[in-house]
Order: sequence, then C-alpha cells, then structure tokens
Amino acid sequence: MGRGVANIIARQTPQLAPLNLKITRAAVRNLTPARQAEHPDIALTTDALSIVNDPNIQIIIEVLGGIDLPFALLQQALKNGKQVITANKDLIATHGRELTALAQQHHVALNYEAAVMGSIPILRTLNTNFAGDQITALAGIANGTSNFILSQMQAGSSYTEALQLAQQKGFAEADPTNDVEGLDASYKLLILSRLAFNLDPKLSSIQRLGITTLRRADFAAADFFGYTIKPLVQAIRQNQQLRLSVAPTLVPKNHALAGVANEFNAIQLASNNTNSLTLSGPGAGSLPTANAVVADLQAVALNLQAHLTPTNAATHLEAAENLDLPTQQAISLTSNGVVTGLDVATQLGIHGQIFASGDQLHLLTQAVDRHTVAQWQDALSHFVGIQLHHILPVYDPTVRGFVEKFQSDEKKMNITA
Ligand SMILES: NC(=O)C1=CN([C@@H]2O[C@H](COP(=O)(O)OP(=O)(O)OC[C@H]3O[C@@H](n4cnc5c(N)ncnc54)[C@H](OP(=O)(O)O)[C@@H]3O)[C@@H](O)[C@H]2O)C=CC1
Ligand SMILES: N[C@@H](CC=O)C(=O)O
Repeated sequence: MGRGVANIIARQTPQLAPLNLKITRAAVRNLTPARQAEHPDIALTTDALSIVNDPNIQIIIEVLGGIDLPFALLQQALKNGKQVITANKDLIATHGRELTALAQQHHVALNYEAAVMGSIPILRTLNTNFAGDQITALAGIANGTSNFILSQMQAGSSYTEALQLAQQKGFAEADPTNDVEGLDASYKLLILSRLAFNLDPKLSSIQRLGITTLRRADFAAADFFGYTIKPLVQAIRQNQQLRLSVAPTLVPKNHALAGVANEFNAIQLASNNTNSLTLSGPGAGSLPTANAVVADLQAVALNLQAHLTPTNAATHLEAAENLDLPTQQAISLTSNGVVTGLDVATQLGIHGQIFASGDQLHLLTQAVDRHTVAQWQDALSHFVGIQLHHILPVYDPTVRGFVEKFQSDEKKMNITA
C-alpha cells in the first residue's frame, strides 16, 4: 500500500497540490540499489526509527504491518510531536487507547481511516455524522480477502486457488491467517464498536469463526434454504451490552449485503434517526486503501496549514458487557450414509429444515442461545456416524433495527415475482 500512497501523492491532484506534500523518506525491509533507483526523490532506509526521529519530518504514515514495531515507532513519533496516520487495525485495536491518549497529550493527530474497510469512509462517517443520533446495531463485510475467497468458491474455485489469487492481488495480509480466521475482521469490529457505541469491548467477547471449514456443499445448502454465505461482522447494542460476532453467516439472498462480492466491503448502520444507512466499496487492495490514507493526509495537512489542534475520536470509552440473543443456526455435517438428518434433528431437539445431498447433511435450526450451540457442538462431535464441519449463524436483519428496509425489500420482491 505504501507504493499506492506514493503514486497518489505524485499525481498532485488540484486538492493535493496546494498542500505541498512531499515524501522525503521511506522505510523498507529489503533495500537494494535498484529499488532506490526507482524512487530518486525518496531516501529509502531500513531504519524506520531514524525517520520517526527526523526533525525535518512533520507527518508519519505507518503501513508496515505487525504490532510491536509500529507501536514502538508510533509512540516515539507522537512523543516527537509528529502527526500520525496508520492503516494498521491490529495496532489500533490492540493499543489504540494508549496511542490516542498520547496523541491528545502532544496535541497531534492520530488518523486511521484505512484500517477499517479500506476505501469506505466509515470512521469519518461515525465521527462526524451521528452527533445527534444513537447507533443501535451494525452489520457488514469487513474483510476483503474472506469475501473474495467465498465469492470465488461460490463461483466454482477451490479454497486454495481463491486464497492464492487474493494474495496475488494484494488483498491478504502478509500472513493470511488473520484474514481467514476472522481476526482481521475482529480487530476492525473492535475499532468500529468504539466509534459507533463509545464502548470498549474485549477481543475475547467476539464470537469468532473463520472461513477455513467452508466447502462448496455449504453454498448449495444455503441456496436451497434461501440464503448466501458472507463473512459478516455484527454488533448489536442494548444499553451497555454488546453482542459481537465475526463469522461466515447465512444472509438472505434478497438482502443488500448478499450482493456485496469479492474484495468489496459494506456496512449497514441502524440508528434511531436514520433507521438504516449503507456504505459499500473496495475493502482491500493498494490504490483503494491508499486513497483512504491520502484522505487522512489531506485532513492532517489542512489542519497544519490552519494551525488547528486536531481532535482525536473515541477518547472516553466505557466497558462493554456481553449480550446473548437467540440466533438461527446452519449445521453442516457429513454422514456415514446410515444416520439421517431427521435422526440428528430428533436427537438434538431441532425444529427446522433439512437439506441432504449424498452424504452431506445440512440443518437450518430454530433460534437458540450460545449455550445451546455449545451443547449441540459437543453432542455432534460425539455423535456416532456423523462428522461435524461447522455451525454457522444465520443473519436476521429484523433483530437489529433494519426492519423497515428489509420489509420493503421483501415487498419489492413480491410485486415483481
Ligand atoms: N493490503 C491491503 O489491502 C490493506 C492493508 N492494510 C494494512 O496496511 C499495512 C500494510 O499492508 P500491505 O501494504 O498490504 O503490506 P506489505 O507487506 O505489502 O507492505 C509492507 C511494507 O512495509 C515494509 N516493512 C515491513 N516491515 C518493515 C520493517 N521492519 N522495517 C522497514 N520496512 C518494513 C515492507 O518492506 P519490503 O517491501 O522491503 O518487504 C513493505 O514495503 C498493514 O497494517 C495492513 O493490515 C490496511 C488496509 C488494506
Ligand atoms: N487483508 C485485509 C486488507 C484490508 O484491511 C482484507 O482482506 O480486508
């Protein structure tokens, strides 16, 4: 992404030109004469700390990745009075509070729009558009790599092929484990929760499930039940309580989020005044996410020009408690050919629908609480003749304040049907 930022700044658009922005130094891990020759105006170094301590530099943009090194670098940068921009959700989710406090203390900016949902200006929207409103829930797709992989699998690719393509296209993290295990989206959900609800949930309070156990059979079953599968982040607020989840989730086929494909991300906010607001755009990739970094850069540079002291969001956060809401589930199993879906449903007390295809069994269940899901998981892992693949949640937009929009979508479908 660093290259994307440099390319955009070099274009000197009419909005950027008057700001006189110039990249003078950049840190890379592998420095070669050929690489330096590609960027004659930028002094490359492998010593990132020397940039942070350079008195001639006003603004630091961190796009290295990781947690410990950027944390040390950005602490030093803020103490040195530099404006800081980062795209690093791992860092902001983990140490955002300390860094924000440090930025406040030194009267400098700490901006991180690119860290959440790439090109979508969601943090700016949360910071500026809901002053007189209260957000009650949010739902969306926050990881481009997972959405890309699931979209490609639905179109016929294997998981491995799809992941390799996501890596080639620069969507995945250097180590894609965080993408496919839902940790990247969880970090983004923590940051969103702070800005949307002024609450500070713990990473461990997120019900998290990765996409690695999904198979093509799951898409066929979801389709039969009237759904598609999307890597969804969800947050529902009731007073000081939050229900947070990151999981491949069955989304009704007629819902707006079902149509968000490949590396695109989207977010729907439910609030008291606006009911439902949806934003969508590329969530990963060099230029779209660099665009968000440059938007932060413009804001910081305009503040510097106007000698304004920046304000940093989410400084007074309250602890969040866990909320449990009954949710429908989709159970995916392989049978030995003797055990039927009805056997499983009867044994577990499931009232729902069954889809069987060869030895693959899928059950769409009634809404249950977390405790029941855990009991089912335990029972199915000991069930003779059955192999459990996963239990996925089902998205119910009516629970979270998107009621009117969802109903109007349904009416539209009925009229055209
Ligand atoms: N890719 C995307 O779509 C998005 C990424 N992000 C975030 O942006 C950050 C960067 O991601 P991305 O651009 O994909 O990552 P890359 O791995 O492509 O780029 C990281 C850059 O940082 C340099 N670097 C890493 N470690 C060091 C170090 N110790 N000292 C000096 N230079 C170092 C690397 O140098 P070298 O080239 O020599 O290895 C490389 O140029 C991450 O925090 C990521 O989560 C956020 C939104 C979207
Ligand atoms: N790896 C991330 C990049 C952007 O945050 C993703 O796939 O969404």
